[in-house]
Amino acid sequence: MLYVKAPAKINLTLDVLHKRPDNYHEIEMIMTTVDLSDRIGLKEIPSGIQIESADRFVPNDSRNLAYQAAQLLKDTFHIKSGVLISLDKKIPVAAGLAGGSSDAAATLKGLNRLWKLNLSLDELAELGAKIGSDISFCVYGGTALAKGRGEIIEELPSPPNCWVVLAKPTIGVSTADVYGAFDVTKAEHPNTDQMIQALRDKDYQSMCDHLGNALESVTLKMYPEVAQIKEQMKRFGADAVLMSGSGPTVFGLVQQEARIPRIYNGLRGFCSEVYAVRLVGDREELD
Ligand SMILES: C[C@@](CO)(OP(=O)(O)O)[C@H](O)COP(=O)(O)OP(=O)(O)OC[C@H]1O[C@@H](n2ccc(N)nc2=O)[C@H](O)[C@@H]1O
Ligand SMILES: Nc1ncnc2c1ncn2[C@@H]1O[C@H](COP(=O)(O)OP(=O)(O)O)[C@@H](O)[C@H]1O
Repeated sequence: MLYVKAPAKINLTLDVLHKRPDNYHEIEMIMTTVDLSDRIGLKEIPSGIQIESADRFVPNDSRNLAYQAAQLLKDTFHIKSGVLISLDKKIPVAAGLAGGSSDAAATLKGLNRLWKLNLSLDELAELGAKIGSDISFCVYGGTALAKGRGEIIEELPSPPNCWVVLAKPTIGVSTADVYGAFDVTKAEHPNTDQMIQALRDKDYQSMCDHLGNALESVTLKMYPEVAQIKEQMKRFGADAVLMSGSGPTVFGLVQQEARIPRIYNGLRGFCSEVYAVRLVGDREELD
């Protein structure tokens, strides 16, 4: 079995510029990898694609993004043999943390080795974009500005080191529904340039000050519990809080490790999925 790590991401910023003729939205967002990962196992089998996962929310057929990644490589490079993909899920599903996209990216990277395809990261990212908008970023990991519908990636400096507390209410959010309800005339736009400057300066306070997500108010309206989690996280001592992606996961940035137990335990009181992890904002730190 070949094992590959599939880490989650958070959005430090997410701006939606306009709706495109192809029904996607033109976006500009800054994503960074966090140390909460699924583990993907890949084993060659005589034919076909099989998915194994103990998580009942994860599809085990062609709806699975890891399945689609394997199918795309098989079709593109005329691979006869098959693969068993086992998914050890740690990233909450439909959470705004790109779990499925990261599984697909890890499958592309793992099968590139298993099937000796010799593809570059750029080539894998381009293939990944055919399956989903977030997969290109997940192929590279680290910290990046994503443009277009999310597939145009420019590497950025890693954020100043800190803790990230993640809290997910017991709802899953459909990304398509959130983009569908988005109204560009009412949108709040984060300042992407200032966030890039904060990363260049390694300025923790400025990074906190410039967190922003144009989709947040849409999801908050659908699910008021997300706003409650934001409030609680701030009250328990996080330096800055934001919803990740289309939600519903809320993350809090925390510089002082001593503050983590209070925030973590406080949130565990009314939120079943809470994690305290580190940022892994540098591509080189990934395996
Ligand atoms: C919101 C974000 C932020 O990182 O992530 P998540 O919340 O899913 O983690 C992404 O933009 C999500 O990317 P991803 O989940 O890969 O989306 P896709 O599968 O490509 O698209 C799902 C649906 O979302 C909408 N969509 C997606 C991307 C985009 N730029 N504009 C859109 O309008 C479309 O309706 C599309 O049919
Ligand atoms: N490998 C996978 N892991 C989790 N969900 C997956 C996977 N493949 C497909 N899905 C489907 O994709 C949807 C979005 O899941 P996920 O990628 O975890 O969320 P998000 O896009 O919000 O970060 C889920 O509802 C699930 O049915």
